[in-house]
Amino acid sequence: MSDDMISLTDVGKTFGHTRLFGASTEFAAVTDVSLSVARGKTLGIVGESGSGKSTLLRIILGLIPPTSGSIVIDGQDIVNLRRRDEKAFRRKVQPIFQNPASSFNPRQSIGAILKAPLEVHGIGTRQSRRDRVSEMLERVGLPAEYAARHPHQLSGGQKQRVAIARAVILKPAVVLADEPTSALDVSVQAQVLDLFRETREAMGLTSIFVSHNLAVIRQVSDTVAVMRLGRIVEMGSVDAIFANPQHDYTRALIDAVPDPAAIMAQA
Ligand SMILES: Nc1ncnc2c1ncn2[C@@H]1O[C@H](COP(=O)(O)OP(=O)(O)OP(=O)(O)O)[C@@H](O)[C@H]1O
Repeated sequence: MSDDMISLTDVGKTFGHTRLFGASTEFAAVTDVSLSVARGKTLGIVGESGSGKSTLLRIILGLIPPTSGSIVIDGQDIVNLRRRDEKAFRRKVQPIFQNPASSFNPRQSIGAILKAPLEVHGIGTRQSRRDRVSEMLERVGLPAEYAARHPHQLSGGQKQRVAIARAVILKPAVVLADEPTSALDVSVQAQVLDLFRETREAMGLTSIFVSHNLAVIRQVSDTVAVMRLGRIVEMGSVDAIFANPQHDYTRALIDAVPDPAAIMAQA
């Protein structure tokens, strides 16, 4: 068994843009990306808006096909996934997005939202599903009674806790998070990042965490990939990147990170 849970080789994605008067051009959102994430580790992908982070994550989630390259997750080629393997893949690899409210049905209770993945995958009995929902709510620091509430009755931070619970309720191997805390206040953001780290450690998850904020990436990652204009310009351990950035762009990102003492004062 390979030590790597996730392995990408020369992944590229071009989008066709149709311009005024019908002329079309191709735009490379992701170019020649190769990276790997060891089992149980977290890779942070940082880069400014438009650098291709979300596109890359959506490719790894199997939501959009790459134009080129290969992606192997837990030994399985996911670009050419056979139909019968798709359901198992969906169970193994779970997303957490920036705005959980947009993926929650406002008419459903939190309990129903959390139970849905178990039902879709035919896991457990009614009672055991209910127990698992209570267990997950407690794991993310919410009282079990919150199962009866609806999304609009929860704060942004609480909704993001529910999103984490929903992502891990199927006991996935991989969690892919796209800016999960960027819509939250700084103090709430710190709590949710702590929860993300604890959950990942407790469940032995492998993860990729995408953010434009290097301070956030530093809190949750083992290794960091810096993306610019669709390419990875630098990759290494968190300590190495911060202590000895090689690329001007990485240096600029580090210079833009506020002083942690100032963040604490704000929080
Ligand atoms: N479906 C699409 N069709 C055409 N172009 C797209 C599509 N999706 C993304 N792009 C383009 O690809 C580039 C990378 O976008 P992407 O969303 O991956 O960047 P990002 O780093 O995640 O930025 P942000 O943090 O703002 O989400 C952008 O220029 C975007 O306009």
